[in-house]
Amino acid sequence: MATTEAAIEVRDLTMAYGSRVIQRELTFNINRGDIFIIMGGSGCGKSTLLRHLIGLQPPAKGSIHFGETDFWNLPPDDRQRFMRRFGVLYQSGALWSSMTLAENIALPLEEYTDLSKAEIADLVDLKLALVGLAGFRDYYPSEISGGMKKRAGLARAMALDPDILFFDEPSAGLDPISSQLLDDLILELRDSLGATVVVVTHELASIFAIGNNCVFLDAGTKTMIASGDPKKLRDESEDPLVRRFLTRGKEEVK
Ligand SMILES: Nc1ncnc2c1ncn2[C@@H]1O[C@H](COP(=O)(O)OP(=O)(O)OP(=O)(O)O)[C@@H](O)[C@H]1O
Repeated sequence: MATTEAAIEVRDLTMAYGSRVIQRELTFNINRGDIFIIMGGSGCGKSTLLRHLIGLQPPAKGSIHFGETDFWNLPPDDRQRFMRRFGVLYQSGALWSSMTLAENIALPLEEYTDLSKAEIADLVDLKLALVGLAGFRDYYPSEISGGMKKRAGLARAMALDPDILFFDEPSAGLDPISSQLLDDLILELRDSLGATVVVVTHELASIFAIGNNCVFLDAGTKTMIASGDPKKLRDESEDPLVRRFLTRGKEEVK
């Protein structure tokens, strides 16, 4: 809860493409061990915020701290190195189709570590087992289901033992059962690895199943209009937009 140490501190963040401001003055904390949801309507800037957090787009104004580190003030090389602590799962899973699952997961280990081939093979098997894909090391992405692809992407995102896992719309394109399995896996990994998890999603079932903290971005006002525990916001938020989003219009807006 509020007493936990912040893993990420976002302060006065303004995000823009050229002169076009997308969101301004975002200020919130993501605590260690949170499953933190970035939510809001279409086009409000969720993916843009994620890009700022993972080092792909610099702030127009404001700062992002990871612990004591002022991320966007690091020299570019240091920032690149710092980014190895992040595991990112993109919407598509982003696996190389010409490589087996094992080869996909080995890739970051070959690039960023000095481990031997045998050590890498062991780690790959461990990561595949963690996501419930033991025995699938020699399969190609085209030979497995959408849910399995996401899990393989997750195994790859975890290859370098990240402190923070980022997910962009993890349930996109999944049926409800696969989506729920992925949610269960995210919870399990957070608990067993003690990772901090940041998720862009508008799947209500996921938001309530896994999220304990969130920020709600509004495209109209171009700023955050709520933050905190999504269940609490659903039940107690004074803001009709937030309540309507979190009840999917089932509740009348007063
Ligand atoms: N590379 C870009 N250049 C200029 N404008 C962009 C760029 N990427 C996104 N935008 C604009 O920024 C705004 C926010 O986009 P973003 O993709 O972050 O929203 P989102 O909340 O993730 O949307 P969705 O839920 O529809 O995926 C949109 O108006 C979009 O058109």
